Amino acid sequence: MSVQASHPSAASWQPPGGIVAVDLGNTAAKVLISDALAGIRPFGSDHASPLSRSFAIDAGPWTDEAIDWVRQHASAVHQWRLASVNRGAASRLQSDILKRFPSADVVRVVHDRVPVPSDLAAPQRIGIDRLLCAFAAGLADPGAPRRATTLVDAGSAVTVDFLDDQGIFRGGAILPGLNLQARSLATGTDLLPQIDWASETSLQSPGKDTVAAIRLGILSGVAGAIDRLATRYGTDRVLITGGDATAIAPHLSVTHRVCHDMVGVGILACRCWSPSESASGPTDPPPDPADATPTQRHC
Ligand SMILES: Nc1ncnc2c1ncn2[C@@H]1O[C@H](COP(=O)(O)OP(=O)(O)OP(=O)(O)O)[C@@H](O)[C@H]1O
Ligand SMILES: CC(C)(CO)[C@@H](O)C(=O)NCCC(=O)O
Ligand SMILES: [K+]
Repeated sequence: MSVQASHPSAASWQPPGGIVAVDLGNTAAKVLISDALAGIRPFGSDHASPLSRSFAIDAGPWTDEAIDWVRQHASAVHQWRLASVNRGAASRLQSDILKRFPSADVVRVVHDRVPVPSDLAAPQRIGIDRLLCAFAAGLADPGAPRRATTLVDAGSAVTVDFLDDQGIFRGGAILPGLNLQARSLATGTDLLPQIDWASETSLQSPGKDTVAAIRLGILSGVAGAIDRLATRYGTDRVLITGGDATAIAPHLSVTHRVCHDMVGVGILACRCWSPSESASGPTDPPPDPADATPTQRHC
């Protein structure tokens, strides 16, 4: 492990100005405007209202919608930071930003920029979203940047990761998310319907009809896995984020906290880039952060 753990501290951290963080997953692109976090504590109760929005990655013009939304809500954009586990979506967004704003500063958040050490077999292969969540965990409690934590990111996939009390990422578990599980039941069987998670929030136990039984089965499976893994990891803090965090949280037995936009906040908290760096990421060796003088690029 050559990287030193240097998780940001909630006591001193201020978001950089004029940055747009984009967390590109397999289902949605989550866009967070840094200025919206100025003066509020990430993941505190006031974080419920930051300027962030989720855009479904589908066949529609989601990149234009996301860019338009940023133009409407950000007074000045100095840099777009794209962190992605979806290569096609990231390339498309990057090229659409540059088509509309040829001088925009668009950078990719790559592993080298996120100083979270790990003991994984192949650290470069881990999803950047998992690493960014771990990095952002340092901001969850003032005065306690390093605390053994179970990190849950509930999206297309649900990841349940273990960050130890030295800030080292120890690995984790990956399971299919709520929608993927529901879709696999609907497409893999004759009689099971596609369920709609949004239509119903309460859970019937035992389920008295097919839809109630599917909902109970999937939610119990995911919540049960999180409870079991948090106990197995032996952490005293469980943080949950992602598009399905609020759907899953009420069904957890373990004490937990919903933290919105953990990946986006992680993107804002990681090291600044110098404007000369290319969109494909830093070259070797990485520049000294003291040299980074952001240019004023407006879009
Ligand atoms: N605007 C939206 N578009 C799509 N999904 C949304 C939206 N708002 C909430 N959701 C919910 O969020 C879930 C996707 O979560 P999230 O965006 O965190 O996943 P993801 O980051 O794309 O997944 P992964 O990182 O695992 O590939 C969907 O399954 C859906 O239930
Ligand atoms: C597991 C997901 C899909 C969660 O978004 C993502 O982090 C990913 O594609 N990861 C790559 C493999 C890994 O993290 O081990
Ligand atoms: K994610």
